[in-house]
Amino acid sequence: MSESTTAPARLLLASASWGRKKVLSDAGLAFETQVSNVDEDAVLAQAEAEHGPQTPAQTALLLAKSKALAVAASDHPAGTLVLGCDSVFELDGVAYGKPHTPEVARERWRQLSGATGVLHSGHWLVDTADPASARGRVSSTVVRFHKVSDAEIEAYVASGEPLPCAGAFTIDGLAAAFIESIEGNFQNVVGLDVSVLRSLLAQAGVQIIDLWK
Ligand SMILES: Nc1nc2c(ncn2[C@H]2C[C@H](O)[C@@H](COP(=O)(O)OP(=O)(O)OP(=O)(O)O)O2)c(=O)[nH]1
Repeated sequence: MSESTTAPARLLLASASWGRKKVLSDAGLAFETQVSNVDEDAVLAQAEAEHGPQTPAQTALLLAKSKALAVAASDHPAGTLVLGCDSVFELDGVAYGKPHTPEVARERWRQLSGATGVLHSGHWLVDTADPASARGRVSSTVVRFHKVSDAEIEAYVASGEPLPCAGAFTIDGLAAAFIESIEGNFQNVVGLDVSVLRSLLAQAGVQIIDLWK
């Protein structure tokens, strides 16, 4: 009987986020990337039409799943595991994504000053050898902000940093100056909780130590 050969695990990050790539790289993981180009608004609109309003955490997991499945649908070498992620910031029960414009970022920071919110990052892992076994988890981190001055808000908005970021802030960038404390995983605020990835890999029969560079 021929020995069954198991292809080595290969991690494919379905994300364009430089922050997520840095988290995986800093955690010593070997990985490749393929952007999903999922239409997040369309995915959300369909989910809400079919299942009603989604909570911020449900939104993050749904979009992470959509990104992972979109990338997993193309051809991949044996052993490929596709990880999709999505981050949503929740403030007073309302979900916020990227501000995109200075006007929205300014308004968002007027709300963030002195406030406490939750950054939810959805994680979805697809084993391309067994897509039906896909699974996911949300990691949530409480973020408390200092009160910030109008001059600080104007300078931060002018930096451009908040515009492409869920919640209009980065914890590992200029906005670090405005964050008083967090409760939960730090990297999760950047967009990827490596301990959640470890758990999802284990469920797929892969040890994270096997992915260390
Ligand atoms: N470096 C850094 N990035 C952050 C932080 N908070 C949010 N972000 C960024 C990471 C993601 O690029 C973006 C969240 O948007 P998404 O989850 O939709 O990911 P994005 O569209 O950037 O890429 P993807 O959809 O995964 O291809 O916000 C932070 O604290 N640090």
